[in-house]
Amino acid sequence: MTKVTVLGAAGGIGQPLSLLLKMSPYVSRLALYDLRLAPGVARDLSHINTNSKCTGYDKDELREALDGAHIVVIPAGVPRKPGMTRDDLFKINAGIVANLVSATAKYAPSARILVISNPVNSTVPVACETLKKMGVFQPGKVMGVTTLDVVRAQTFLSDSLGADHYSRESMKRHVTVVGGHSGTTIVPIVTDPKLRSKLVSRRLYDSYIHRVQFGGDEVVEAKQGAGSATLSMALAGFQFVDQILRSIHLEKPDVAPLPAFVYLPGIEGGKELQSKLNTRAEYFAAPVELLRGDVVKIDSQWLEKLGDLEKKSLAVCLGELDTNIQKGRRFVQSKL
Ligand SMILES: NC(=O)C1=CN([C@@H]2O[C@H](COP(=O)(O)OP(=O)(O)OC[C@H]3O[C@@H](n4cnc5c(N)ncnc54)[C@H](O)[C@@H]3O)[C@@H](O)[C@H]2O)C=CC1
Ligand SMILES: O=C([O-])CC(=O)C(=O)O
Repeated sequence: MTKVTVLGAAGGIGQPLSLLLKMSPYVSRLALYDLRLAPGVARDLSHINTNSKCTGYDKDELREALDGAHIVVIPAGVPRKPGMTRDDLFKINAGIVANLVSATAKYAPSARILVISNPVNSTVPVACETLKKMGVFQPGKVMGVTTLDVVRAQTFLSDSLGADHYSRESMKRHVTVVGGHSGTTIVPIVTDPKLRSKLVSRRLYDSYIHRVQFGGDEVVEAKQGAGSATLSMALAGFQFVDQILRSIHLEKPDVAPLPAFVYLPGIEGGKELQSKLNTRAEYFAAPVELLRGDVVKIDSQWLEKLGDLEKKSLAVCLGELDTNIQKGRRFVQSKL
């Protein structure tokens, strides 16, 4: 019996993500909450002939939506328009995330909280600081979702090398993404040295890294003001939730461990990683080990496999990341 609640379920990401969750055999209750339209979306999904029960909740029914949830996914908030950075969304989305996370702590205290709302580099610190302030912070239960960067890193690697010889599917075990989730804080790591040297010898490495880092902008521009990535994000978000669900249900993951943006000092291997990176940034995305749906360990093996360009990208990432993190922390600390 596993209940998943989606907060922001009627939005561009929320709807397709809820559809994918309705198809999951690991979900028995699916609760959809939004300020508008969630009961309609839920009624629509409830006609699908899979076993889970799907219910929608209106604006004033947040408590009911969250009650007993094991996983809470948060894609609530505003998306970018052309010309905006993710950081431009902070003013609105930080408040939304803080409110939804504090309600989750009250009504679903043991839920894993998965933050999709941007800017992830700051909204995850907002979520964690909010929980710390309430005295209920459990570091292994709060995760920023950065899976879309991994999905893009795999797709674009295949595109760069030539999809005829290097299929997208075959890229799945050869690349991961660490750092944060915006621009130069996104650091793709090609873990297979043969593939990396192919990119370098063909002088494709810089353009590859750039495309992964700014893949979100590609979609924002192409949608011409109608929002940012929704369908690829729904798929990526689902892949991440699926890993948590499989872990809760003691099933093996079907993909390599995915990264998540987490609070390092609270997780095994986190402080070590911080010291190896020589950074004061307390939040970082790297592949995580799960136990019963919680993050129990952060991987730093990828550090030993870095090429020169990746080392350079990582240094740039760390310079920027902490500024984003401090912005999120200050937002919560400045509130009485
Ligand atoms: N982590 C990642 O990789 C990605 C993150 N995003 C972010 O996800 C967020 C959502 O994007 P879209 O779904 O495209 O936006 P959208 O505008 O289509 O949907 C957002 C939904 O959130 C709802 N909402 C707003 N405030 C709420 C509240 N207090 N409680 C409940 N629901 C609330 C809105 O009513 C709307 O239905 C944006 O911040 C976007 O930047 C987008 C793509 C990738
Ligand atoms: O670019 C955006 O604003 C949405 C996002 O995070 C992404 O597509 O990676």
